[in-house]
Amino acid sequence: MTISPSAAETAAVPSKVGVLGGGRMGAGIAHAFLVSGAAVTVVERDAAAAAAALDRVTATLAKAIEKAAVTENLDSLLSRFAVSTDAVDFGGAGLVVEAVPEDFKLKQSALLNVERNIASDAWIATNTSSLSVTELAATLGRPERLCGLHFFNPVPASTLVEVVLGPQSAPELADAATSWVRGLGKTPIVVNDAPGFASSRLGVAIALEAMRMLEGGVASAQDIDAAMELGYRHASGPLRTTDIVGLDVRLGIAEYLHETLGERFAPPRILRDMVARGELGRKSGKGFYEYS
Ligand SMILES: CC(=O)CC(=O)SCCNC(=O)CCNC(=O)[C@H](O)C(C)(C)COP(=O)(O)OP(=O)(O)OC[C@H]1O[C@@H](n2cnc3c(N)ncnc32)[C@H](O)[C@@H]1OP(=O)(O)O
Ligand SMILES: NC(=O)C1=CN([C@@H]2O[C@H](COP(=O)(O)OP(=O)(O)OC[C@H]3O[C@@H](n4cnc5c(N)ncnc54)[C@H](OP(=O)(O)O)[C@@H]3O)[C@@H](O)[C@H]2O)C=CC1
Repeated sequence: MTISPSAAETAAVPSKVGVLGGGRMGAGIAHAFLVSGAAVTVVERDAAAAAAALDRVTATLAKAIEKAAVTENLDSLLSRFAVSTDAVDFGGAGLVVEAVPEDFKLKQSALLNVERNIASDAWIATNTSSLSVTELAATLGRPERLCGLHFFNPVPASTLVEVVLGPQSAPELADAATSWVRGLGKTPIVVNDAPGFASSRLGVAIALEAMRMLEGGVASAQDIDAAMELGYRHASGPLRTTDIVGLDVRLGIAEYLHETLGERFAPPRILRDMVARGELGRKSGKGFYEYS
C-alpha cells in the first residue's frame, strides 16, 4: 500500500514526532526534533526511565542554549516535550522513531507496539545501527511505512543521518526522510539496506582492529587514538569513540556483523571481557579510558 505524507511533512520535520526509548540516542533524537520546531513525545518502559529521559533531554537542551547553538528558550522548548510510558501517546504523530537497544526481537516487539498505536498515515523509522530494516519491516502489518533513520552520537553535535531504505520501503519515503533530515539541519545519505549500512560497517571494522592492536601490544589506547585523530583527522579515535558509543552497543553490532558478513567482524576477546566486567565506556565511568 502506498502512503502519501502531507505536504507539510515532505517540506520539513513532521509537526508531531514520537520517540520510543529515551536512552542516549532516543534523548538525542528528541532533542534534534524539538530544536527544529516539532512537538515530541518520548515513550519509555517505566516511570523512572521516562523521568530519566526527561532529565537527559533537559540537560542537552540547556547545554545547546549555553553553547548558543539554540536560541529558543528552555521553557518554550520543553512546552512541546512530553514523556510517557504508554505508546498510545504517539497518537497524532506523523513519525515515530524507534531507539530501543540493538536486539532484533526487542526491536520487533517495539515496532509492533508502535504500529498498533499510530495513525494510518504515520511513518515509522528505526535508529538501528546495523540490523536489517527489511527484516524488521517484515514484522509489521504495513512494512512499506518503515525506513532506517540512523542518527550519530552525540546527536546534537553530529551532522549526518543515514537514511536506510529496503525494497519494501514506500517509494515516497526516500524524499520524505531526506527532507526530514534536512529539516533537522543535518545531512542525509541514502543507503540500501545491508548489514551495518555505510557507516557502522566501516566504523566497527576500524574499532575492532584498534582493539586487536591494543590486545597485541602494538601501542597504547592513547597512541592508537592519536594515530587516527592527528594522522587521519578523525574527530575522536576508534577507542575513544567506542567509549562514547558504549562497548555493549559496539559488541552487539559486531556480533550481528560477524553473523552476517563473516570472520573479519569477530569481536576480540578484550571487548567481550570489558563488557562482562561492566566497563561500558563513558556511561559506566570506565572503558578504554576512565571518566570521573
Ligand atoms: C554506533 C552507531 O550506530 C553510530 C555512531 O554514532 S558511531 C559514533 C559517531 N560519533 C563519533 O565518531 C564522535 C566523534 N567525536 C566528536 O564528534 C567529538 O569528539 C565530540 C562531540 C564527542 C566531543 O567533542 P568535544 O569538542 O570534546 O566536546 P564538546 O563539543 O564540548 O561536547 C561535549 C559534550 O557536549 C555535547 N554537545 C556538543 N555539542 C552540543 C550541542 N550543540 N548541543 C548540545 N550538546 C552538545 C556533546 O553531546 C557532549 O555531551 P556528553 O558529555 O554528554 O557526551
Ligand atoms: N550508542 C550509540 O552511539 C548509538 C546507538 N545507536 C542505536 O540506537 C539504539 C539505542 O541505543 P542507545 O541509545 O545507545 O541505547 P540506550 O540503552 O542508551 O537506550 C535505550 C533505551 O530504550 C529503553 N527501552 C528498552 N526497551 C524498551 C521498550 N520496550 N519500550 C521503550 N523503551 C525501551 C531502555 O530502557 P532501560 O534502560 O530501562 O532498558 C533505554 O532507556 C540501538 O539500536 C543502537 O544500536 C545508533 C547510533 C549510535
